[in-house]
Amino acid sequence: MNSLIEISNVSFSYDGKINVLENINLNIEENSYYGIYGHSGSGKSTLLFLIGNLLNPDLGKIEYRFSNIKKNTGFVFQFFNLINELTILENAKLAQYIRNKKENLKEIKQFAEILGISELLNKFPTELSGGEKQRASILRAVVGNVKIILADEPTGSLDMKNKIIVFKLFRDLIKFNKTVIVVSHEKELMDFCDNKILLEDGKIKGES
Ligand SMILES: Nc1ncnc2c1ncn2[C@@H]1O[C@H](COP(=O)(O)OP(=O)(O)OP(=O)(O)O)[C@@H](O)[C@H]1O
Repeated sequence: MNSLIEISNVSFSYDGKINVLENINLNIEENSYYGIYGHSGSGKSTLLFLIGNLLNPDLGKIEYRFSNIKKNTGFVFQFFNLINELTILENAKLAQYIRNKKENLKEIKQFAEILGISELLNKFPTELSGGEKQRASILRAVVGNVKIILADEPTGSLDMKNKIIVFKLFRDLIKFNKTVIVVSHEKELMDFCDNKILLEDGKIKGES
């Protein structure tokens, strides 16, 4: 499989004193499903933000095998971050517009069907359950022909049934030429991922 992102000897500190991440080496491959897990404060979100180019390493480097990281990256957050004044369809169209300056209704309908929310496209986020909202925010993250989905504790506010639905849906996205990296403190959910990365005190303690 082709390498998509190569992380070499990366260290990061918020305050210039204490390293939150230390000497991280990781190769992210195309069309793969990664789970990053570890205790609270181990550096999971920080690593995700570095991968998504929202933060820059203090030491080491992150090399991307594609151009325009921002346009090719969709984020999913614990609390959805949908725009409540827009319908789910409008949220998705806006994401496409921001990424590519154009709408693609066919793409939205295709992923809405995979995510099981075709019937919800004309609803507003406030009319949806938590599980439905998260599937809508995955729709918003995936449209616009992105390469990578970065999900930070996407199931933190969902019940177990919906946690499993979301983790299984990420797997379905891989078939559409997407790479998914999901952060969670829930080790048991990592079994849905193909590659598990354990972070402890800012260091990779295991990969499987
Ligand atoms: N913006 C920030 N400024 C300063 N310190 C921060 C900032 N964000 C995180 N930290 C610190 O960096 C460390 C790692 O935080 P991070 O959020 O990456 O961990 P995490 O594993 O995702 O934790 P959680 O599971 O609780 O979300 C923690 O000690 C945290 O307090």
